[in-house]
Amino acid sequence: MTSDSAIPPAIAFRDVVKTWPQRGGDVTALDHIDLDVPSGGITGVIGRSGAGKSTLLRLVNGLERVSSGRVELLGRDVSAARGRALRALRRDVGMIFQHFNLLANRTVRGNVALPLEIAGMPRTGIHARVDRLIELVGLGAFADRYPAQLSGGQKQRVGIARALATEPRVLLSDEATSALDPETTQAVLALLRDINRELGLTILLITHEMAVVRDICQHVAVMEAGRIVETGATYDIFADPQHPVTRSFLSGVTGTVLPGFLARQIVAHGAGPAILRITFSGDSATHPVLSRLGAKLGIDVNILGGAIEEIDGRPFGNLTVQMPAEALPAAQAYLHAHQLRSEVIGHVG
Ligand SMILES: Nc1ncnc2c1ncn2[C@@H]1O[C@H](COP(=O)(O)OP(=O)(O)OP(=O)(O)O)[C@@H](O)[C@H]1O
Repeated sequence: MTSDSAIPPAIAFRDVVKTWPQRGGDVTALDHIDLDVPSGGITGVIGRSGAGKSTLLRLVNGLERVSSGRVELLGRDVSAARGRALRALRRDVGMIFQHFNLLANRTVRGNVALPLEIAGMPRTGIHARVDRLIELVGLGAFADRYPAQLSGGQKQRVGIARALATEPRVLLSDEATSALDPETTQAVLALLRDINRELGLTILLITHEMAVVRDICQHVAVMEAGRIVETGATYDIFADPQHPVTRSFLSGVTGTVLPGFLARQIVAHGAGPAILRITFSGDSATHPVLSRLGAKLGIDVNILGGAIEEIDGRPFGNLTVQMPAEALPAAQAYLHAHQLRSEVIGHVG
C-alpha cells in the first residue's frame, strides 16, 4: 500500500526479492515485494502457509537479509546495516512470537529485563522500567512467577512486555495469537490495540486468520506465493475484495460461506433461483433492504446467511439471499441505486 499522507512509512519494502538456495533450484520466498507500512498504524499481512510472511517480517529486524531490493526501517536502510548500525536499528524493533520464546529459568521480571541487561542498562533503571511494563500488560501480580506457572495468554503478555523493553517504535508480531484460545486471543489483541494507541507504536503483524485482521488492523496486505496480491485499508478490502485469495480468506469470517448442500448445487449460469451476495458498508449497513425489495418490487427473497460486524470502527455486513432468476435485474438495479454492492454467486442448478 502506498501511504496516503506526507508522513513517511515506518517500514518500506522496495522491490524486495528473497531466494533460498535449494538443491534442484532456488526457492523464491519473496518475489518483488513493494509495501509501505504506515507509521503509527496496525498493518496485517495475511497469507497461507508458505506464502512468505515470516520471511518478510524477519527482514525488518535483519534476522534475514534481502537477495535484492531494500528494506527501510524508520528511513534507514536495514538491508545495508551491519554491526553497530544493525544493533541500533534492532533496538527500535520489538518482536513477539507464536510460541512466546520465554526463558524457562527466568521469572516474568527476569524475562522482561533481559533485553535491557543485554543493552547494558544500569540495574536501577531496569527495575523501574520492568515494573512499569509488567503493570502495562496486566501482570503485576505475576512478576515473580516462572513461565511454566503461567497460562498461554499470560506468557504472551510477558512476550509483549519484553518486546517493549527497549522502547521500540515498531513491534513485529509473528502469529502471536495462533496458539491461544478465542477468548485469550481477544484479550491479547485488545492489549496490542491499546499499546498501539497509547504508545503510538507501529505494529506489523503476520497471520493466517482474517478475524485478526478484522479485529485490529487498519491496513492489510494479502500474500500468495511470495507476492502481494492485494493491499489496502482493511475496511475497503472487506467491502470490495478483488483477488480470489482475499475472497477465500474473507469467506471464513464474513458469513458468506454457503451451506455445503447448497454450494454443491450452484452453477455459474442458469434459469434456477439466483444466489446473490449483498454487501452493506458505512451508512448502508442499516438500510432495510430486504423489506424494501419485498414491499416495493414484490420480490420473494429467501435469506441464506449473513452477518453484521464492526471493522475499524465502522459497521459492515453482508447477506446471502436467494431469489427468482427473473427478479435479478430489478433487484440489482434497486441495490445499485441505493449504493449497495451485490454479486451474483450463481444459480441453483
Ligand atoms: N531458512 C530457509 N531455508 C530454505 N527455505 C526457506 C527458509 N525459510 C523459508 N523458506 C521457504 O520460503 C517460503 C516462504 O516461507 P515463510 O516461512 O516465509 O512462509 P510463511 O507464509 O511464513 O509460512 P508459515 O505460515 O507456514 O510460517 C517457503 O517455501 C519456505 O519453505
